[in-house]
Amino acid sequence: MGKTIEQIATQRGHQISHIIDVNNAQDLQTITKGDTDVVIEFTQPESAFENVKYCVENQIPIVCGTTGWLEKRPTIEQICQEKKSAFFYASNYSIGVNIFFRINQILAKMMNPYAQYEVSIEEIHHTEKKDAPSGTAITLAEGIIENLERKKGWKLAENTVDQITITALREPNVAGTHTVFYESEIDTIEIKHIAHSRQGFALGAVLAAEWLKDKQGVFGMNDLLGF
Ligand SMILES: NC(=O)C1=CN([C@@H]2O[C@H](COP(=O)(O)OP(=O)(O)OC[C@H]3O[C@@H](n4cnc5c(N)ncnc54)[C@H](OP(=O)(O)O)[C@@H]3O)[C@@H](O)[C@H]2O)C=CC1
Ligand SMILES: O=C(O)C1=N[C@H](C(=O)O)C[C@H](O)C1
Repeated sequence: MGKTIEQIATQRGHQISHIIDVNNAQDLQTITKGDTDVVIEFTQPESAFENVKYCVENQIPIVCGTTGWLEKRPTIEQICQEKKSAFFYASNYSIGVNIFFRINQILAKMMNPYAQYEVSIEEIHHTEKKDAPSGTAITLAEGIIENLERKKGWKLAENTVDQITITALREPNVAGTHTVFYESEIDTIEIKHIAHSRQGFALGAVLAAEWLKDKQGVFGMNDLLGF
């Protein structure tokens, strides 16, 4: 993601002030509010919290796309509000997926009277992906839980009556495919989003950074897209 974001940001006329990876991770702490407009953070679950925390504590606007660390998100949001910083998070920055999230919520609400349909989610990603299920699959599950009364949670395993099963598959060179199934004995309804490359994720993150630059608060894709 770092390389694709660099390419798109440069094409859009931005200057990259720092490139930080695992070999120079400590250099994040040399970034100050004055020398960088926005930090874009796509790393790994083990490092995202500390990276985001440094930025919100030091009032450096930050756009984060790292998945798999969100149990600590409330702490970040609290620091962000206390310090009057700017924090933008999305499990998926692609515009298409954010439209898909909305369709998923509407479909879940429609399925309330039809208990004969069992809902499940499948995500497929490249074999290098470190977390499972994907952040996008979790957002889809949350969208169903908020709207479909018979489901109270999700799990990465077999269906139980009130949990949504998420199946995570890993295959070479898959940018990200997410499917929501409603299956009955009679038929199956499915909605699917297929990312053909990582361009959509990277472009969305750069658009979020442009949008966030002079703002304060906690934001997500619904704020950027006006959904
Ligand atoms: N929200 C969204 O739209 C999307 C989110 N993602 C998420 O983004 C994350 C990154 O994905 P991806 O780019 O494929 O992963 P990669 O493993 O390809 O890249 C991660 C990068 O983070 C660097 N890194 C690792 N640890 C640290 C650290 N402690 N400090 C600074 N840099 C570090 C790595 O450095 P090095 O190269 O030296 O190892 C590498 O450059 C994942 O959580 C993924 O799920 C991915 C796509 C879209
Ligand atoms: O790791 C990835 O590649 C992706 N991660 C995000 C996720 O976990 O949902 C977004 C996208 O699916 C690609």
